[in-house]
Amino acid sequence: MTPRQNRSRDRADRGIPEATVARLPVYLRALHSLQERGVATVSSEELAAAAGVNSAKLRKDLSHLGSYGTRGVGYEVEYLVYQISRELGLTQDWVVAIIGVGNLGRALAGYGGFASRGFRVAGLLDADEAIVGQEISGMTVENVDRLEDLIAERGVSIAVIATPAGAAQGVCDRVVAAGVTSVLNFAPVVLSVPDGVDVRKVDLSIELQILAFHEQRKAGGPGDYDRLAGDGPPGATQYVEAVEA
Ligand SMILES: NC(=O)c1ccc[n+]([C@@H]2O[C@H](COP(=O)([O-])OP(=O)(O)OC[C@H]3O[C@@H](n4cnc5c(N)ncnc54)[C@H](O)[C@@H]3O)[C@@H](O)[C@H]2O)c1
Repeated sequence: MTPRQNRSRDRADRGIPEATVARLPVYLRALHSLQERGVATVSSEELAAAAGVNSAKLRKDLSHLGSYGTRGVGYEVEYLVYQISRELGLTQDWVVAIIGVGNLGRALAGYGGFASRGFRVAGLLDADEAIVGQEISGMTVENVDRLEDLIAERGVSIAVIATPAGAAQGVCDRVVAAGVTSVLNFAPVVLSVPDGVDVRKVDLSIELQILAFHEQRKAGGPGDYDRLAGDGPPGATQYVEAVEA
């Protein structure tokens, strides 16, 4: 069993809910920024505010890690960083390969935040002969034909897919067949994977659409339509008038 499988099993055994796991990176980010400011201890209220959750939820989440803080003092920042990092498997280096080195792949390859969080980009692969051989962020782009060999040679455990949508499933099938069980997919397509493979999808346009929904609500859009007195498309001004009336 790989260390990764071991850890997932530990987590399942201790029953940490997935929603808690999803919030741990948010706490970690807040804790890192406290560390940068030289803060040694933090109350649950302060940390909850920095992470944008309520403090009862934060205390419950951290209790799953066996971290309860000290009454009147709060949590020791450095130790909590260690505990969360350990839980997330960030105390060891994870080897990442980026497949598709176009606009997005290049930006990801040059992102310093991976290395500082324990993710080492060990391979950049592309199918375009004009890109293969280029130096990007100190690495040479390799031909995607080498995908399986590179995964085995460098111990890649996370594949980042930044190819066009049409190529993503084929690339995914290959990385999974080569033994990778974690995929971060940027392509706008839903990937099918066998059980035991985790896929996280990043879609900035979905985030923008969610923001657009909230903007519309703030402006008194369709969600508040019933409350509007006037005719025509709802807008911020109409909403204010309707509320004041
Ligand atoms: N998730 C997001 O928020 C987000 C944001 C921007 C772009 N995207 C998506 O990310 C992907 C990349 O976007 P981009 O702007 O970098 O595109 P791009 O065209 O600049 O780059 C894609 C790269 O993939 C390579 N490629 C094509 N087929 C391949 C294969 N089989 N194996 C390896 N490499 C292959 C191409 O040669 C090219 O270099 C697209 O699917 C795009 O829709 C997602």
